[in-house]
Amino acid sequence: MSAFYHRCRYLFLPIFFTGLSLILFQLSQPKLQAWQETLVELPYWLLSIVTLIAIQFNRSRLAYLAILLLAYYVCITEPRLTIEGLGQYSDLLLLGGALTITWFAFIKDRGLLSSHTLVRTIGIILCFAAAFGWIWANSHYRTQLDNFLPALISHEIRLFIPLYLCALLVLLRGIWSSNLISTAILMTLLIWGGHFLLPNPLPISVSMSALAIIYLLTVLTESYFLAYRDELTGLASRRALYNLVLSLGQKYSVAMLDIDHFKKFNDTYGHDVGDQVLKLVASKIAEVTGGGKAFRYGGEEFTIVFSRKDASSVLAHLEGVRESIEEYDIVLRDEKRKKQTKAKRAQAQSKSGKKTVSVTISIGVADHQHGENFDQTMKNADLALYRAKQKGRNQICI
Ligand SMILES: Nc1nc2c(ncn2[C@@H]2O[C@H](COP(=O)(O)OP(=O)(O)OP(=O)(O)O)[C@@H](O)[C@H]2O)c(=O)[nH]1
Repeated sequence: MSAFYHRCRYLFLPIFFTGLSLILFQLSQPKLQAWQETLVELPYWLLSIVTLIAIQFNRSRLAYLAILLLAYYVCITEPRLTIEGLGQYSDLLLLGGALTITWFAFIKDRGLLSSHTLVRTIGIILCFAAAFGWIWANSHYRTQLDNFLPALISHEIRLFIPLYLCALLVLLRGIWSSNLISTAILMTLLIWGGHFLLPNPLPISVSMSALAIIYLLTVLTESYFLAYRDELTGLASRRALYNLVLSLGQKYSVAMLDIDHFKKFNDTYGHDVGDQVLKLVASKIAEVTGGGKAFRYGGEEFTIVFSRKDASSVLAHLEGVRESIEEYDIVLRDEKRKKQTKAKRAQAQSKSGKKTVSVTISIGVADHQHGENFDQTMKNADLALYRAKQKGRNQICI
């Protein structure tokens, strides 16, 4: 369920909101006539700004796409070059663009001006060359293909086969990687295809502005996550904790949580298994009830902050976290498993049974006292944690 929720957040929700905004825009178009001139200017500004920001944040794929879209927009808004005026070239642009966007979905972000620039430029040229080859082959062998293939697969359908494949590939990539950049690339492809194929398309100025805004939000949100999320566990980071401190009132309590004997665990099972366990423990800590906000403080230490609650009133919620971790049988992923076939995996599992481990945590909790700063309260929670360790671990001390 949580994996589905994760995918919804990063893939389906942005697509849903973009689609909804574009439909709403379409409906309110008559009222926006007065803004026509501004709307036409908007993509120049937005795409240029987003290019600079994407370069600054090392999101080179979005920077490249923004530059290509800007170049296209400059050409298409030339009075002599309307989409109708593109004539035979519109298929080439559609397919070449779709192949380029798809290629961008599968490569990594690299510096915009680096040794990769040449590879990217050649890649874009090859995408357009492939599109040209496809269109040429389809028209050159049209009669043969018409005779050979069922009537159902008409010339138009054949021509756009690469587009359908691109859409499928980029969609699968988006589902698989489940991050905002993949979603932004998928939306670029949808809007690009829609611009050429839909009978009543949105004005190009609107779709280009929409894409620029999507890129901008993507870059900013990704950067926010980089700064405030812990990469391994996905929990909020220590930096986010100190951000929250700024908004805390006088009444709050802080809990410090630490995995017991984690060094021994690492020594027995290895650092990779240790990482797996950290992630799973973090997922249990994130489920804390009572309004607690969970953070990875560092290493195998976590912090939970309960705003407007004193220590005695949060004990039951912390006990819930401690118990859920104690009772959690963590199934270890066998690294060799990936290389085995499904049948072999099933056989190995039934022979050996699943390999499970369990860990416990100790917790120290302290109230914020009048006149104390956050660090002093944290220190008191740390001292309480030390007492919990001294008393034999797997317990809470106040
Ligand atoms: N796998 C993994 N281990 C980590 C990570 N961060 C810290 N550790 C390990 O966590 C261990 C912490 O050990 P100690 O602070 O000595 O404490 P402990 O073994 O948990 O013992 P007690 O806290 O006294 O119960 C060290 O071995 C660190 O290498 C991480 O991100 N991944």
